Amino acid sequence: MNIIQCKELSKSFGRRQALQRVTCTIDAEKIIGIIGRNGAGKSTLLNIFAGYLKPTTGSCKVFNENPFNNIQTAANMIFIDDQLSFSDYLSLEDILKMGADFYPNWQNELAHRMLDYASIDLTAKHQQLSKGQLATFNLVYGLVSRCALTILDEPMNGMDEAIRTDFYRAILKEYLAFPRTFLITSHHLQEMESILEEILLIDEGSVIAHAPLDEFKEQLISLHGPSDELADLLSETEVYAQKIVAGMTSAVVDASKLFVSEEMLRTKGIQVSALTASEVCMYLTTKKGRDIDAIFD
Ligand SMILES: Nc1ncnc2c1ncn2[C@@H]1O[C@H](COP(=O)(O)OP(=O)(O)OP(=O)(O)O)[C@@H](O)[C@H]1O
Repeated sequence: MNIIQCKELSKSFGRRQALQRVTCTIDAEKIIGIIGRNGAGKSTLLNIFAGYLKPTTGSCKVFNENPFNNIQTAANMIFIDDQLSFSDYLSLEDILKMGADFYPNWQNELAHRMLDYASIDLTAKHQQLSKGQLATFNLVYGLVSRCALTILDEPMNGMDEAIRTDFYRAILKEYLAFPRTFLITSHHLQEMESILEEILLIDEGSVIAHAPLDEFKEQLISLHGPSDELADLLSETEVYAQKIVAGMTSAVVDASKLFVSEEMLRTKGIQVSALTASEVCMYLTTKKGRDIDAIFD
């Protein structure tokens, strides 16, 4: 069952095109990483899913309805980002009580336990929290609401590494205890990889890949071997990066266009190695010929 369908969805802000003809479906009960470079269009897409923004053209359906300003879809989802704010008059404890009144699956005791673990004082006000504490509180708020669609836009921003590690586990534990759909954006893909089932990669407003994690990682492979043995092979496939040192070539290539078995490669002295999802994202979204050093030459 899918809970989000987008068809030819585009969004412009004046002359700036943030999303271009995005077509995708999001399945229920999956943890999906929405990945892309800065300005790729991730937050814009998530804001459309959450019903805060209207597409310029194309359609978006969430739980089979247009989510824009739709109370029905809003009741089944939660959107957590660093803009989330609450009244200055409320303590964190009051905010939790309000959450309990609003969300039918709310887990108040779990919220208290998680916030106690993170040493966050519930008598404090939301705007008195440090950047990392704020992110932690907001994430806990998102987790304990147990909404069918939980959207987390950069939920770990400002958290230190130890608490980030703990809360990736907390997301996974919560998902296992109460399966629902998580859409998570993060620039820390390497840290998050272990909890993701799928990756949706956005580049310059377009979805350029959407696949289960393993399939996504297998798109590209790294080859290392004698340059003369690799030259012909590289001319037949798409090369994403290449380095030649002392007659040896290292290259990252499109695995689907490489029609040679790993065994054959090994007999030619070519080593094959897998990439991490984070590396695959980087290579798929790096503009060819870009070189930071060239700026300083
Ligand atoms: N309200 C807005 N007005 C004008 N342009 C906007 C607005 N919101 C987003 N944009 C533009 O749309 C593009 C996509 O922005 P978006 O915030 O969706 O990117 P992102 O992938 O979430 O980036 P980041 O990883 O840096 O948060 C950017 O070029 C941005 O400048």
